[in-house]
Amino acid sequence: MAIPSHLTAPGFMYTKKPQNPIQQQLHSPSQTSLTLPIKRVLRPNLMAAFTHPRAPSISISQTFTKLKSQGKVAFIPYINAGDPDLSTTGAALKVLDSCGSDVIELGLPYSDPLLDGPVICASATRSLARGTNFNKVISMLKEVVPQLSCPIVYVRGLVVPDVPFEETQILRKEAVKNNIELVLLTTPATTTDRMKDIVKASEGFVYLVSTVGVTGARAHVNEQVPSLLREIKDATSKAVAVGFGLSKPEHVKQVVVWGADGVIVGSAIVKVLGEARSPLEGLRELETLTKSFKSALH
Ligand SMILES: O=P(O)(O)OC[C@@H](O)[C@@H](O)c1c[nH]c2ccccc12
Repeated sequence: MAIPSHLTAPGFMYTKKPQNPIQQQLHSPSQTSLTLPIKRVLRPNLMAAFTHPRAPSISISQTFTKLKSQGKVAFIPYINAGDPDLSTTGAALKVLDSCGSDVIELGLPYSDPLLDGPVICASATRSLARGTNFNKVISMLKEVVPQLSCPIVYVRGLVVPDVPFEETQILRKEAVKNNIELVLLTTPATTTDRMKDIVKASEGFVYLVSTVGVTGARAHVNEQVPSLLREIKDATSKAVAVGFGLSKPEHVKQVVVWGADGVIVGSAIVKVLGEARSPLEGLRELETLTKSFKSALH
């Protein structure tokens, strides 16, 4: 299937003032070094969420509220920046956007990922080998964000999985100051008391890791997910998105039936994009796959 031609059309001009340093970097061509809201991004998975640049910027949590009021479940694809290259990442963001993604999770490739399985690790290795770094990703986003139309503007959230909950304080303080929502994760191995603390502190949504282990496709969704979802929903009214191991439309459907407010698909998408014979073929497969996940949601 062809990539829609409007995806390559020139973007819109920004009319809003940026609200956080990442946004500032996106707006200011003269700025060469990025003043990050935090000195060091420990596990820099950026949750990048975008909207039409002329529309008011809404946060990730507001996106979930809006979707909930429409009886919809959020589709959250994950891709790795720079695999197979940054211009393909830019094109992939546009494809994901045009296929109706609600939030896009953009991973910054990292040399020592603790939670990533073979597909995402291999993708990060390819990306790093091509010289992807934070500033290059930001330059790409500066160009691409104005061309996107999904409901959230700019880089609005962070998933930093390597930071233990007890040590998220400093990060959270900086994130709050800079209008960035810090999404926290809970897993089947998390005790109920700890889960309660995590969901209380999580912003944007609560990330329910469906299974113990690393990211990557699995044959079935863990049967514990419905009871984990129930426990979390007893503890909070915040939106809960389920990720890890969802690689087929059936998985997505299943998780929706179990009551998730959002579904996150990473490795299955990273695989088609990074392992295709050519970037164009990868983008075409991405479009087909994204549409199949989206239609499974309704
Ligand atoms: O790849 P999967 O199994 O579909 O899972 C989503 C996941 O990739 C994405 O959310 C993610 C990529 N790297 C992470 C590290 C930690 C937590 C989450 C992630």
